[in-house]
Amino acid sequence: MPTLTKLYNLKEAGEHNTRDDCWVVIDGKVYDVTTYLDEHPGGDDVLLNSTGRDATEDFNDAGHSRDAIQLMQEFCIGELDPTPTTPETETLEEKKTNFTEVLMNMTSQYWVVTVAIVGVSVVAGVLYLRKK
Ligand code: HEM
Repeated sequence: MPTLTKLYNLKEAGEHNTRDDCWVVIDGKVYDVTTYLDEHPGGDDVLLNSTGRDATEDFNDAGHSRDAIQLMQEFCIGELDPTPTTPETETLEEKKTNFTEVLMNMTSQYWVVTVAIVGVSVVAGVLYLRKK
């Protein structure tokens, strides 16, 4: 049976950055370490400073023991959502529409230029003929 894993993005996880509500993201997983802040041998400040970003490197640099890695599973509340949070998901259809719009705009602009050139030429021609 598939397990339901709660997904959080980095921004959501980063909103939990206080003593009363502290989440850290390590190796693609999200940990609620609020109850562990006072017991953490590395201090509560390092955990609080690790919020709002991927703390994997800091966690690894601290050289945590196997026991620590086992213990942290108790605090796991979900996983990091791999989907980007920025709305960079323009579909091919939208891209095509945008391209068509740009083309239409350019065409209408060139129409104006063509009409202006023809208009100026006609006026110049009429003036020239009148002089003669
Ligand atoms: C769920 C997350 C975490 C758990 C369960 C945890 C647990 C532990 C434990 C049990 C130790 C004692 C040494 C050991 O057994 O390895 C420790 C030490 C330490 N931890 Fe964490 N830790 C967590 C996250 C972090 C994070 C995100 C940092 C960020 C830098 C960090 C920094 C440190 C440091 C610097 C020490 C060394 C303290 C010393 O030896 O003086 N820990 N941690």
